[in-house]
Amino acid sequence: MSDTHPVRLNAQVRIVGTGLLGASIGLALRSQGVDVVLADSSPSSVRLAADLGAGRPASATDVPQVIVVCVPPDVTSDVIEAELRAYPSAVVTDVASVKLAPLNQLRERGVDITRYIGSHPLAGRERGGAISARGDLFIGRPWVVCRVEETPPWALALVEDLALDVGAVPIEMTPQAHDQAVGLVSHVPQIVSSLMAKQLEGASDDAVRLAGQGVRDVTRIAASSPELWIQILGANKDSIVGVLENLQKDLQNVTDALRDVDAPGARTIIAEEMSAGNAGVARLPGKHGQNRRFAQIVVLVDDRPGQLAQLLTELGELNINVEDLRLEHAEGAQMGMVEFSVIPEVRDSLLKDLEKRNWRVA
Ligand SMILES: NC(=O)C1=CN([C@@H]2O[C@H](COP(=O)(O)OP(=O)(O)OC[C@H]3O[C@@H](n4cnc5c(N)ncnc54)[C@H](O)[C@@H]3O)[C@@H](O)[C@H]2O)C=CC1
Ligand SMILES: O=C(O)C(=O)Cc1ccc(O)cc1
Repeated sequence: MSDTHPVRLNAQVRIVGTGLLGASIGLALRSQGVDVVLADSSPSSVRLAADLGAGRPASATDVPQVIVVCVPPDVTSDVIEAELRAYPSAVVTDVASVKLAPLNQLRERGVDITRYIGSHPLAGRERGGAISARGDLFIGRPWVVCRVEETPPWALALVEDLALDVGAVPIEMTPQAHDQAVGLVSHVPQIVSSLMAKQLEGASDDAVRLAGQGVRDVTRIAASSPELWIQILGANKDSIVGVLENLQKDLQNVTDALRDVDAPGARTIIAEEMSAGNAGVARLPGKHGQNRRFAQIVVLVDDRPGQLAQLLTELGELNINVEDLRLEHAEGAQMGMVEFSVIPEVRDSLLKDLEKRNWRVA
């Protein structure tokens, strides 16, 4: 990667908080040859992150130019303040999932924030800790950078370089716009996912055995840590409550309509709610940020070595660009299901070609 994209940060980076985010940033920077030093209130967390290759333990002789604070939201502003004081020539950023609360806390304490720029990579995993870290976590993901009026351009450039060096796409936003946006696209979806998963808690084994991809998609992030999320949700309540109230109204509409589904207009209400959902999901950017939906094709493959490679080779021979791909195993069957996306224009001819080549298309 560094052959085509030379590293931008030619400086030492200090990471404070070596859990999922901190260790992932360390791994990504180390893979680019950046000098990374690691600190955490838990010494074993530093040792684990260093063992995994995310950097070396911090020492008294370090001279970091950029400091990335990757600690839980509740303690983020305290750590930023301490780092600004301890390293008077470094630029400090943080990756907390909320941006207004830490900034306001620093301002209230009268901290000079010229060298502080909040940021937030929109990339994560359900499980925390360095053990879950991945160096490729940020590739192609948005990384919001929140400049404020105090921010000098050179400091902004350093934080954007950090984002670019780990493969992310920097996006400038105000802290207010950021918190409003993530309330809708990250924080409320987390609540919806958790609450749907909660409904499964008392379900029978027979019911959960039937679970398919739909319920798995909706509940994937329900495995996230309650300790982290209580902090995020509490710090962004003003953006979240309005979306939850809208959702509540829509749920009530559908519940009332279903309760008396033969009443005049009831089916229309349900259809309108569902088609508003179609319109909403179409707003999500697809691959490369395009707003284009792809056609999905599912091919059944025998569960033996080489089958997936054979399918991909043949798609290459047919000059098909695979936009996305997912492999699932059918429960109890010696068979895999390969679901992939292609541009809609090639779908019909591809289905015919695959059948001609004896692939089983679902
Ligand atoms: N988990 C996710 O998917 C994402 C999390 N974030 C944000 O990243 C930050 C870190 O989250 P994770 O890496 O998931 O958490 P984590 O729990 O994996 O790691 C946090 C680390 O911070 C350390 N720590 C706690 N208090 C500290 C202090 N006062 N001084 C030094 N170290 C301290 C802990 O020992 C731990 O190693 C949070 O602010 C979160 O909002 C941002 C994007 C995604
Ligand atoms: O897994 C996902 O889809 C996420 O949304 C993870 C995530 C969690 C918290 C953040 O602040 C950013 C991203």
